[in-house]
Amino acid sequence: MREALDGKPDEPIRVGVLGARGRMGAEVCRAVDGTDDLDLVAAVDEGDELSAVADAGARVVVDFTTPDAVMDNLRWCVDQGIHAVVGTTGFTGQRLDQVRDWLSDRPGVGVVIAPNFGIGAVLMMQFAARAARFFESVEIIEQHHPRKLDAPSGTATYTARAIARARAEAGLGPAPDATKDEVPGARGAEIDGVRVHAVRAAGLVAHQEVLFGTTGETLTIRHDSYDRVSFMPGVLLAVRSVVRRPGLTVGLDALLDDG
Ligand SMILES: NC(=O)c1ccc[n+]([C@@H]2O[C@H](COP(=O)([O-])OP(=O)(O)OC[C@H]3O[C@@H](n4cnc5c(N)ncnc54)[C@H](O)[C@@H]3O)[C@@H](O)[C@H]2O)c1
Ligand SMILES: O=C(O)C1=N[C@H](C(=O)O)CCC1
Repeated sequence: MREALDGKPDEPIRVGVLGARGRMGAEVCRAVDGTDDLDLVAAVDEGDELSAVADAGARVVVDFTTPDAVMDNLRWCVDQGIHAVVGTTGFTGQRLDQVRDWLSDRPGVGVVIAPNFGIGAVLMMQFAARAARFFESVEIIEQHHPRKLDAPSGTATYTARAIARARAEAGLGPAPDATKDEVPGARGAEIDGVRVHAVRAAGLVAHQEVLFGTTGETLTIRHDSYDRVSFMPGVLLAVRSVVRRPGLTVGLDALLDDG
């Protein structure tokens, strides 16, 4: 137990994990167990009762489930007044607005939703947004393990939107491209005007390249997660931060800037 500034010991934060038997959920359980300021009090997976989390007195829930399950879980957490850290993907603008709406009735509750908890991945996205205005061409290539359910990845979608915003602010038009798709999909998907290519292969974990081009030069910004432990410092930072961060926080950027 750590000591607060007033000399009294801080109570550990009681944490419940949803998706606890999954690849990420299991890693989060291990990471929380390995700290002395967080207590793992509930580990819930499909088929278990969510009420176990409230019964155990969890103050923060960490959700790594599926895009189909996450909204119901989040609604339940907000209704219960439990803070939430969400790594599950599938968050459209509409979904984020829905969460903001729920939170408006629960002013003390915090929710952090991040498409990628890897510190290197957060920096990769920031660097890409910074580079965006200097290059006429940009394409994103995301690469993941073949058991991933969604494409493109949440990280690629988030990156594409940030790049598109930066390009629009700089007054850049569409990237030059005279190619006609001979086979539908050959040029990838398009998110806010940015081409995104999703690769799935055994042996991969989570990887992304952002390729920029302009006259006579290219710039490649790349991040690789080789192991899911890479996400844990970001998840633990979010768990510790969310209790003093009411409302919705999207992405880890603000949390890293806090300290
Ligand atoms: N934000 C990040 O840094 C990050 C990193 C890795 C994965 N992800 C995302 O996290 C999610 C999970 O990824 P994964 O690789 O761990 O998947 P996974 O399939 O290994 O795990 C998901 C788990 O959720 C469980 N589940 C499904 N519905 C549930 C429900 N209603 N309540 C409780 N548990 C439920 C499943 O049984 C499974 O055990 C995906 O959306 C993935 O894209 C995000
Ligand atoms: O393994 C996954 O699934 C991952 N999903 C996230 C995404 O969609 O961006 C982050 C990286 C791992």
